[in-house]
Amino acid sequence: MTTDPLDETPDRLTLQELACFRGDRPIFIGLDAELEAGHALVVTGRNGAGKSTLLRILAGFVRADAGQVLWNGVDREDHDIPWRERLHYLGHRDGIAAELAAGADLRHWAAILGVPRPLRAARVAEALEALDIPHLAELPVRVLSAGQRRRLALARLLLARRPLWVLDEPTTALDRDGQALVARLIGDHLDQGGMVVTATHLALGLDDRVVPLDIEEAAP
Ligand SMILES: Nc1ncnc2c1ncn2[C@@H]1O[C@H](COP(=O)(O)OP(=O)(O)OP(=O)(O)O)[C@@H](O)[C@H]1O
Repeated sequence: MTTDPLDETPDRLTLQELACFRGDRPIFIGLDAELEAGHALVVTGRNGAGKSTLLRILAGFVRADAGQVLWNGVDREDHDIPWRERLHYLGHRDGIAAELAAGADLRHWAAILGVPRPLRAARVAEALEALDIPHLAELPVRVLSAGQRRRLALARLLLARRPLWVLDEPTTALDRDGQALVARLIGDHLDQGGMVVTATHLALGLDDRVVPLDIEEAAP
């Protein structure tokens, strides 16, 4: 029987000497960071510093040109599929099917995320409730405002429990309540032993659970 090397509770994420080039141009070189369960790595830096690129490397959409990303010492490059199955990635694009109703979009995601069919309706209802958008369930996504769409995208995080959340500017387009909600969702996820890597300039109010990573200082 083969065992999945990522089956252990993931409690340590290590970025080791990561480098990324676009053409001949280095975006960052020699980037190191360490994150433990229950903590959030908050990536900051000027526009174009490479925050989204770093998050996309973690999620497995972009290859690093050098260095490693390790989870409990396991290299993500060697375990691409199990790695992806243990994270939620939320990028700038919401990944929402415009013609579906909001609730149907989430049901679609629940299927993609492997939620067993009999549990999907309840999970979707809970996620809509948590993001304070149950009244949008029957509306086509194309008529939603930018902030409502963002809330719908964030609701995906709650459909299936995954230990690592990779969130690129998760509060874009959100009002103050929405921003507070994101901080609370992240706090709850950390309370449950999860990990978060996020590019955000929002003060999360998570104090000692935040590990700051200024990408320009870390890899000038
Ligand atoms: N597919 C690509 N091909 C070429 N260059 C790219 C590509 N994707 C990103 N870049 C470049 O890499 C650099 C880093 O981009 P990235 O989106 O990671 O920055 P960022 O820190 O997230 O910026 P922002 O704060 O504006 O969102 C930028 O100069 C960008 O133009």
